[in-house]
Amino acid sequence: AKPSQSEILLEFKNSLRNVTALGSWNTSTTPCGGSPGGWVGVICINGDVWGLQLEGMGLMGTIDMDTLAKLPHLRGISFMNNHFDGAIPKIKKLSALKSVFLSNNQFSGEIEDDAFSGMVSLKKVHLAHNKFSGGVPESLALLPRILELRLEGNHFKGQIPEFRATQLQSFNISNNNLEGPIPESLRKMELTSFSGNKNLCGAPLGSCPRPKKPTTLMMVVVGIVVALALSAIIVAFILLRCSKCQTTLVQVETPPSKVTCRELDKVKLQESNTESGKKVEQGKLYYLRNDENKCDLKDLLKASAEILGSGYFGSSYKAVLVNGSSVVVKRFRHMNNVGKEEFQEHMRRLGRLNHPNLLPFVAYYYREEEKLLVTDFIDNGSLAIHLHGNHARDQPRLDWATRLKIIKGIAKGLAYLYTELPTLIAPHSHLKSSNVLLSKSFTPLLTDYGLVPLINQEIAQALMVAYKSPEYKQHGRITKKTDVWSFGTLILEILTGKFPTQNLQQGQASDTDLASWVNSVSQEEWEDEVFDKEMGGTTNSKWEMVKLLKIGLACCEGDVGKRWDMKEAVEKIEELKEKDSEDDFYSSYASEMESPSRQLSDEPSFS
Ligand SMILES: Nc1ncnc2c1ncn2[C@@H]1O[C@H](COP(=O)(O)OP(=O)(O)OP(=O)(O)O)[C@@H](O)[C@H]1O
Repeated sequence: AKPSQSEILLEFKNSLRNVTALGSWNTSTTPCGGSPGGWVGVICINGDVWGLQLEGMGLMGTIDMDTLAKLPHLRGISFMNNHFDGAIPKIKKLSALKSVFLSNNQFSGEIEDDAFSGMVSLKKVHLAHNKFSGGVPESLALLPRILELRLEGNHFKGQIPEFRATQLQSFNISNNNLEGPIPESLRKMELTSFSGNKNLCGAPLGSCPRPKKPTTLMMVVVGIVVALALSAIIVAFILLRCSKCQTTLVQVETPPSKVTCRELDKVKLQESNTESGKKVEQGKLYYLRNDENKCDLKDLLKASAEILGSGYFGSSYKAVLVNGSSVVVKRFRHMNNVGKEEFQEHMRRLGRLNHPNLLPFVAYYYREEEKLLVTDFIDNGSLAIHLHGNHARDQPRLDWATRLKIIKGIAKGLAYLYTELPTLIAPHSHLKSSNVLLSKSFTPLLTDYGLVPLINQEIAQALMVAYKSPEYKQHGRITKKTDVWSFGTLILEILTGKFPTQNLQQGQASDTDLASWVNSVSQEEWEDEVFDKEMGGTTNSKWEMVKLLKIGLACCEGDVGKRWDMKEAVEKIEELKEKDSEDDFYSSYASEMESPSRQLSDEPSFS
């Protein structure tokens, strides 16, 4: 006789170790329900086991694929944030899987090239933050329906294969040891998807070293690169009409080019009914600001749109409204941490915030499975683009005065968040250069702030910047100083022009952070080695730069007890001189030699 689902899962449990969290897996109940309820982490549809979501349970041992293969309806497995090690399980034995989440374990070794062959339904593969080595398996690049691929934080080496699928929405391969040119199919991805790979090159990173050839040939090559970039932009425009069309594009064979809100909901209802058999709630757009032209926003979902990039939490799109203004719509896929009431209450709270250095939330769209947040589009782009993006010759890099203005603005925005959101331990939680937008006059505008209570916890822990602070890595702790650590890293990024997780020195471990690198260079060499040359600045301003670098380091102090709090960091930044006169130079010089600024030079970590 065929084994029951219960027998199969108990056999599977036998191959695991440290299974305390699976106490409910026993014969007194059935996996899919009954009294007092189903088994923890088992997702069922109509009584069939459809998914296993065993995350953050301290599990170890073997993931027995042969046993799982006996569950005919299994479509998704997640073992994220556990302690599994050794080789990757034989995923393709479950050939009907749609999603595989193995991030944040200690899996290691090479993955065979054909490890994902024949998995035609596979849409989401997360293998991030393990110890995988060897090449990126070719079969991953050939998956016909892949939408999300997360490989960051491993030891993958060699070149990235060319990807077949064009609909990839979320891709990250940062912090590996990859080299060579970024394949054409991935060039539209965010710069941060590739950072921390010392030898990768080509768009969106810097250009690849060109062989020394006569100038005329070089000009031809440049021409081709420009043509390719232009065609990539045109293709992106054609393919990605709007956030909703994107969903439709993926889900139905012949998408309408524009969908109205009502049609959209119909499409989504149908999808959800077929996927889960559950009745889902109709989505709705809620406005957070009274001054908005609501009629225009109502047209949002039928506006044509262009993808700005795919981040950790979803994709962002720029949509042009009927009145000609542009907004950004960010799709969040992992925002089910709280119920609807609580979600709306929190969004209203964020909507009430008002500060010149915060980008306001304009509206949000709520459905159980998906949330959209709407903000104004900021033309001048993000700080990340200005610091690390490819620059036109006539567009100079940020100079010192501008960088100081940006840091002062960020400090003010953070101080405001700390005052207005006192119940949040880390009021921003996701501070990084792509979440700082710059107005035309280079006033910084913080975005993606205050969202941590809404984000699913395991996702927040895996992906949010705050959770990567030393205290989180070592002790799983988030403190009031966690945002300070991110701010410190951002200050160092702005002053050095270096991406925080970039391999900075040959032979150093890939997780060397920016602060450790700056600390490893003696202060006499800071001017030559550490400061971004593009920042310019006079001898006078160098003193202020040194002070600011020390502030950045004080914010990046690994020991939370010794790290400054946000108030102290903001006060020290406010003291920095923006003007560059001789008087300032001498007063600056004097204060560097005397108290109170002496505290800075006396900090042990600076010596
Ligand atoms: N309102 C906006 N105006 C202009 N550009 C924006 C706006 N919001 C986001 N962007 C840019 O769009 C790109 C994608 O943003 P998104 O927030 O989706 O990802 P991210 O910031 O890279 O990562 P994460 O998902 O972790 O926040 C980034 O380059 C970001 O700077």
